[in-house]
Amino acid sequence: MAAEHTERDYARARERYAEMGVDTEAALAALAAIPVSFHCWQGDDVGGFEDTGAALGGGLAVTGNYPGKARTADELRRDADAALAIVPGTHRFSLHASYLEAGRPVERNDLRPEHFAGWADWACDRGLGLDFNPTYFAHPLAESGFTLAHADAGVRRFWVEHGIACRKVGASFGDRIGRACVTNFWVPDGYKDTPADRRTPRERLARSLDEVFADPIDPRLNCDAVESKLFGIGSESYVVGSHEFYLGYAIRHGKLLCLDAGHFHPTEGIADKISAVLMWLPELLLHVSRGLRWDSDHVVTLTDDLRAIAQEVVRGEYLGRVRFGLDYFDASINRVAAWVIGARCLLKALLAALIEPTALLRQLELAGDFTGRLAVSEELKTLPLGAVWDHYCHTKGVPVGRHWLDDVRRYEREVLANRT
Ligand SMILES: C[C@H](O)[C@H](O)[C@@H](O)C(=O)CO
Ligand SMILES: [Mn+2]
Repeated sequence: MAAEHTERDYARARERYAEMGVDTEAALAALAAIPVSFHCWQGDDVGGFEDTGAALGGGLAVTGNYPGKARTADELRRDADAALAIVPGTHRFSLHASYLEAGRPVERNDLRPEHFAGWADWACDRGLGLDFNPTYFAHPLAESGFTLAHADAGVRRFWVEHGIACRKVGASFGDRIGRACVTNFWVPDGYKDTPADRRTPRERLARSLDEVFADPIDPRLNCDAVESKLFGIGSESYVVGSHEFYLGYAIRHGKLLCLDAGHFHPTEGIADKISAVLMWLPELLLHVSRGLRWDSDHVVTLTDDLRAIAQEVVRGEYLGRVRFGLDYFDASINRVAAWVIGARCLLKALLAALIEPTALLRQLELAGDFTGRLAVSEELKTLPLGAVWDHYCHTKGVPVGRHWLDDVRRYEREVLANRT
């Protein structure tokens, strides 16, 4: 769309929102300050660069075989650059421990910051924040489906050492970049069928986590998060690190809780949990994902669920206490486009929440006018959000509307197509 049309449409939209007391300029300034953490694993189907040949495991599954997958860290960084260039704002990048660049095999309990120096240089050059994730899958010592809650003390010790090493890598990112890294702990541990003992593995997991977190780290460098899950492939009956387990652990030990939108019962959203959990915890990490019938990790789209998450964060004035990370992996479509679609949808959902006349809705609610609350909520859905979003993209120098796809198609022709 021609720039003058974008700006003409925005001028009209701005007036319509102003009539309801909404300052779209203030909303856009707030949106520009929200970083989204792009997940490295969308770029290569959670493959990583250890080259051990180990199966993904951990109950994770990536389907599809779209050509052009990144095969090296350089390729992955280039792909991420291509995606970040067409998403407005300044963002973060979330690395898994298996994305190291060591040039030789390094055991997971022996990881050190220098193995991630290429990533830190890249992030520094671009002003990106970095987040980190220990990798508790795709490894011979995770094949049983148990890691930090394993019954064998030696296996548990190995994974504890992995966690300790990862927190140090996280802290090195925070130090180098000047913004704290969030190191998020997710372990797959669980049983396919009904366990005889649900208690002991949970006690082992708690003990292992205590050992991982025993050394305090300056929160200006690294903050730890713990991520729950209801079930996975092969852990349908029991996951040791359930929601209740980690909610309690996070509250008692001052950790961030990570709520993954795909980690609950299929009809259970995470939006309602945000204000409840933030009663007791200072901060939350959200893994923005889209489960379809199960934790299928579909690319995030502008669903009611996503809009509800953004509304809850904005309405509750939690923007300073909630971090957003993308978490999905789709190998059936262009992987760069998958990043862009999810990130742009999340930002659109946040913008929709930021330009909502919340005061008006609250007034109706307080007056007991639930008819009015419902009627106005529905009318708001067709206000010109798109015109405000297009203006935002235009002012941030990224393509407006569907034209970002032209850039991705060009990148596919010029770069991805050559990866045979
Ligand atoms: C690859 C990640 O660690 C993973 O997606 C995790 O965050 C998760 O959600 C596992 O289901
Ligand atoms: Mn997740």
